[in-house]
Amino acid sequence: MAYDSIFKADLFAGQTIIVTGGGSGIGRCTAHELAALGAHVLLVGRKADKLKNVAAEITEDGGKADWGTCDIREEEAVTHLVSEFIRKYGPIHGLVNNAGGQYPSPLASINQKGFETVMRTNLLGGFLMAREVFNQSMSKHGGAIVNMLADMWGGMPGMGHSGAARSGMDNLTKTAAFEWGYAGVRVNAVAPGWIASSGMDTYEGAFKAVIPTLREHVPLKRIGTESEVSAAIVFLLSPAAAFISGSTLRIDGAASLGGRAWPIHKATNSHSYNGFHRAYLPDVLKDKE
Ligand SMILES: CCCCCCC/C=C/C(=O)SCCNC(=O)CCNC(=O)[C@H](O)C(C)(C)COP(=O)(O)OP(=O)(O)OC[C@H]1O[C@@H](n2cnc3c(N)ncnc32)[C@H](O)[C@@H]1OP(=O)(O)O
Ligand SMILES: NC(=O)C1=CN([C@@H]2O[C@H](COP(=O)(O)OP(=O)(O)OC[C@H]3O[C@@H](n4cnc5c(N)ncnc54)[C@H](OP(=O)(O)O)[C@@H]3O)[C@@H](O)[C@H]2O)C=CC1
Repeated sequence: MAYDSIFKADLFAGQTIIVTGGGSGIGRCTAHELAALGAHVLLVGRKADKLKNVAAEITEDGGKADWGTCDIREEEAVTHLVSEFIRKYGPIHGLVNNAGGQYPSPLASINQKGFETVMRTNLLGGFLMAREVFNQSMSKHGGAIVNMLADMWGGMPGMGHSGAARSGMDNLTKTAAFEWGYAGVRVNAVAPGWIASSGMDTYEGAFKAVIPTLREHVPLKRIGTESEVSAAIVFLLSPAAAFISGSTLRIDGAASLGGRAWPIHKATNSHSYNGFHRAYLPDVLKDKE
C-alpha cells in the first residue's frame, strides 16, 4: 500500500496566506517557510521597504509573494487592505497574526498613551485583522488563523501592558475558534518564550543587558530561534493540525514551567539550576560531571 502522508513539499499549494509583520524577524521567517511549501504569501507591515525586500527575497527563491502597507490598529486601513488583497488574489486561506511588540517598562511608569499603544498593537490589531479576513473571505470557504502571543501568563515585570494584551488575545483565540468553527475556520495561537530575533535586537538598556543571561532560566539551556517559532506556526496552519482549534502552543524550551521551583534548584546548588536529580546524585558522580 502506498501511504499518503500529509507532509508534502507543496503542502500549501493553491493557498493565499497573509503574514502580518512579515517584513522582519519571525514574520519574515514564517513567510519564507510558507512560500517554500507552495503558498502565495501576502506581507503586511507599516514600512514598505522592509516588506518589499522580503517579497523580493521570496520571489528570487522561486516563491510567490506580494505586500501591502497597513497600520493594523486602524480599522478602515485593515478593511481596505484585506479587500484589496482579495480583489487581486482571491480567497484568503490563512492568516498569521504576527505583528506586534512592546517597550519594557515598569507598570508604575507606563502612561495612558503607551498603554493604549501596546494594547492597540497587540490586541486590537490582531482582532481587526482576524475579523476582516473572516468576514470578507474565510466565512465563505474556511481557513486557518494563527495568533502571536508571548509566554507571559505568570506575569512578567516590565511587560505588564503587553502581557495584558497577549492574555486578551489568548481569550480571543478561543472565542474565535468557538464562533467560527461552523465555517471550517480553525483559530490557534503560539506563545514564544525568549527568541533571538531582529525584534529582540532593538531593545536597549537594562532589558538588553539581561538578554545574554536568559538562557540560564530555560530548562533547555538556550533561547529559541525564529525558525523554531515559524515551524510551529506552519504546523498549526497545515492539514497536519486539521482537528486542532482553540489551542495555544508554547514554544519556550519549558521556560514557563516550575516557576516556584527555581529557588529550590538554586538552593540545592545544581550548577545549571536544571533539576532536582543532580542535587541528589552521590558526590562521587557529581565530580565526574
Ligand atoms: C519566559 C518567556 C517570556 C516571554 C518574553 C517575551 C519577550 C518578547 C519579545 C518581543 O516581543 S521582541 C520583538 C517585538 N518587537 C518590538 O517590540 C519592536 C520594538 N517596539 C516598538 O516598536 C513599540 O514598542 C511598539 C509599541 C510595538 C510600536 O510603537 P509605535 O511605533 O506605534 O509607537 P511610538 O510612536 O513609538 O510610541 C507611542 C507611545 O508609546 C509609548 N512608548 C513607546 N516606546 C516607549 C519607550 N521606549 N519608553 C517609554 N514609552 C514608550 C509612549 O507613550 C509613546 O508616545 P510618545 O511618548 O512618543 O508621545
Ligand atoms: N522575539 C521574541 O522573543 C518574541 C516575540 N514575540 C512576538 O512575535 C512577533 C514578532 O516579533 P519579532 O519578529 O521578534 O520582532 P519584530 O520587531 O522584528 O517584528 C514585529 C513586526 O510587527 C510589525 N508591526 C509592529 N507594529 C505594527 C503595526 N501597528 N501595524 C503593522 N505592523 C506592525 C513590524 O513591522 P513595521 O515596523 O513595518 O510596522 C515588524 O515587522 C511580535 O508580536 C512579538 O512581540 C513574542 C514572544 C517572544
